[in-house]
Amino acid sequence: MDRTEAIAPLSRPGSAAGGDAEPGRPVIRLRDAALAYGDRVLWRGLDLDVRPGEFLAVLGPNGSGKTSLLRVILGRQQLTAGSLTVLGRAPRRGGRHIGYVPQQNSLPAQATLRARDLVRLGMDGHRWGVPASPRSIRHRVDEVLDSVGATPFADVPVGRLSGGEQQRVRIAQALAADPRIMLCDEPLLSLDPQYQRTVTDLVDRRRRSAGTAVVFVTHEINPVLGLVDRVLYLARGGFRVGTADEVMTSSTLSRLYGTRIDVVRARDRIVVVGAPDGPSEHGHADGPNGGGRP
Ligand SMILES: Nc1ncnc2c1ncn2[C@@H]1O[C@H](COP(=O)(O)OP(=O)(O)OP(=O)(O)O)[C@@H](O)[C@H]1O
Repeated sequence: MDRTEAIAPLSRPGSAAGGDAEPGRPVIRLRDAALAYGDRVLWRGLDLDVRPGEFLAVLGPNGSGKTSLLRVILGRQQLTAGSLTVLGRAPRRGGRHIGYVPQQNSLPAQATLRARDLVRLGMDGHRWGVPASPRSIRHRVDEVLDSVGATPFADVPVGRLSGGEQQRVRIAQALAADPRIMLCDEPLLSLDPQYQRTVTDLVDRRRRSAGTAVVFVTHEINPVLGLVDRVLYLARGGFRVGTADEVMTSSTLSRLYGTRIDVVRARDRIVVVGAPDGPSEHGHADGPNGGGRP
C-alpha cells in the first residue's frame, strides 16, 4: 500500500476544524508570549506564526523551555503573558487535530496494551465522522499502523517492543488524531540513525501529504536539517527564530548564549562548539539578545 495515501487525512487543512478556514493562515500564533515559573523566565517576547505544512525545529539547552512550549500549545500550561491561538482558538486540553508525540520514556515491560489499542485510543469518534462504525475504526487503525510500518507488531504488548518500535507506535498514536499540528518532543532520543531516519520520514511525509504543521523539539539539528523550514532556538530567557542558515551561526548563538560559540559547517552537518547544555539562567531576556525577535 502507498503509505502516503494511507495517512491522508479525512479533513484537509482549513476545512472543518473551526474558525480558521482561510488557507495558509497560521495554525499556531504566539504574540509577545512569555512563560515564567516564579521569577524564572523561560522565554518572553515570543512572536511566532507556524503555518500549515511548516516544519519548525525547536532547539535549546536543557531546561530552556522547549517541552513547556509544547505544553502551552497543548493547553496544559498557561502563558505568563501574551497571547496564543491554536487552530484559530484559545488552546485547550484535549483540543482536536493535534497529534502529540511525548518525550520518550520506555513503556513498562509489563504493559499489556498492544499497538493497535494505543492507536485506537488516539482516535475519537468525531475525528472520523459520526457515527464511526467499529469496522471503519478498525480499518482506520490498520491504515495508521501500516503507515508507520507497525503492522508486524500491531498485536504484541507494547512493553515488549524495542525503543524504535515503541517510537513508531507513539507516532501512529499521534497520527490517529488526524492531526493538523504535530507536536513532537525529542522523538529521536536514543534511536539509532536508521530509526531516526524512519521517524523523521514519517513526520515529513505526513506534513507533505496533509499540510500538517510540525513543531519538532530536538537537541540535534542534523537529523532534520534537510527538512526544517525554520528553527526556534531558546536559551537564557531569549530566543532566535529564522531559517537554519540564519539561526545556526556563530554570531547568533554567541549573542543568544552570551558567550563564545563556534558553529562549524562540515559538509551537510552543523557542529556547535561551546554551547553550555545546562538549565537556562534566570530572566536574561534583557541581555545582549534582548528577547530575540525574529
Ligand atoms: N510546572 C513547573 N513548575 C515549575 N518549574 C517547572 C515546571 N515545569 C517545568 N519546570 C522547569 O522549567 C524548566 C524548563 O523545563 P522544560 O521541560 O520546558 O525544558 P526543556 O527545554 O524541554 O528541557 P530538556 O531539554 O531537559 O527536556 C526546567 O528547569 C523545569 O524544571
